[in-house]
Amino acid sequence: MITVENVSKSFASADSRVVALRDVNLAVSAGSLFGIVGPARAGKTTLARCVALRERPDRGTVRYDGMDTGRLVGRKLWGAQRQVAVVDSGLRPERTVAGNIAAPLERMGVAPDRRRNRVGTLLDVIGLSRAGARLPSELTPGQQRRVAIARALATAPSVLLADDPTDGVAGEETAAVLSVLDRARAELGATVVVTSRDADIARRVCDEVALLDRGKVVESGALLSLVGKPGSPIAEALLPSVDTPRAHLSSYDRAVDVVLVGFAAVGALLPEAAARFEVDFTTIGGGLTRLGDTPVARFRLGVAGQRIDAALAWIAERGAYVSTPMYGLRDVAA
Ligand SMILES: Nc1ncnc2c1ncn2[C@@H]1O[C@H](COP(=O)(O)OP(=O)(O)OP(=O)(O)O)[C@@H](O)[C@H]1O
Repeated sequence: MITVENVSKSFASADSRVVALRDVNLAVSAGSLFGIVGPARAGKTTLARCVALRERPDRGTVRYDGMDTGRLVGRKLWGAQRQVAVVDSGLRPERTVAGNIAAPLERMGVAPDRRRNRVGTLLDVIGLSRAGARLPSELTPGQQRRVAIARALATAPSVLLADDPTDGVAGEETAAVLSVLDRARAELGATVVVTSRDADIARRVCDEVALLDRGKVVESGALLSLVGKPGSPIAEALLPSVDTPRAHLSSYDRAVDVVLVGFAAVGALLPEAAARFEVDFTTIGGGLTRLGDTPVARFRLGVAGQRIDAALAWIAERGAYVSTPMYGLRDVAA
């Protein structure tokens, strides 16, 4: 577990100081794929570099499993930094794909047969098993980025930092890059920290996320729990919109917003509640998406029937998040 406690960081600029991080707190679970998202200059890179021990905070503490990394110096600091690999996109053009991935292992003096095995495993993880002998210039930008990630993973770091991993990668290639990060976490056991301006990256691969704005954490936590929080800016950005004109609500006894997480909930909960409590659910807005592999639905529903409260309590007991839209029927009637 990595914890960031009250971290602030500023930089000197031409005539003043730029505050990059203000009193940031967050927790990155071991083995998670953690997304730091937010607009330009929000402080994402600075925060990621503090987490990766590449930048020292002005104030506050970054802990690795409880250990205050700010107290580390010399060999101990270097040892901790070595546990964290930062993806560097610049490949050596004269070396083959396999040679690029093997370079950190060569520097560490790893024996040739062990090197070959490790490179073979990593080529498989990045889906380029047959490209080991090619030169970087023969690859697409997305493939090159996958090689850069493999090189960062070569020495089996416990934490991998990918700063804006899909920058410069064509849309159709982003899925393959993100899938490598996902495999680094799932198969190699690394804790992966990614930054991006594109919150959609969080929807596609992250388990945990922090939304930064102007150096502050707006919201952070496990994605699947944030999506059920009414008013969550992350849920707002990632779930299907439920915006509907007020007038659409007036023909129902009640309007509710419902978030359903997981195959069972998305597929069966509403029809079962409708049958059991003899209520009608009509979808007024929203839809279905996926968070990683998990289907998640957010619907604005018009509900009609005698036993609405019992039906809504029943689906809430089964894990659905039920909330009342900002405007309800009473507003419409008023
Ligand atoms: N080494 C530095 N020297 C001076 N200012 C810096 C430095 N690093 C970051 N900053 C400033 O700190 C603020 C936060 O920058 P940072 O790169 O962390 O944001 P970001 O969210 O990653 O932005 P982007 O999405 O544009 O890359 C910006 O105003 C930036 O100009």
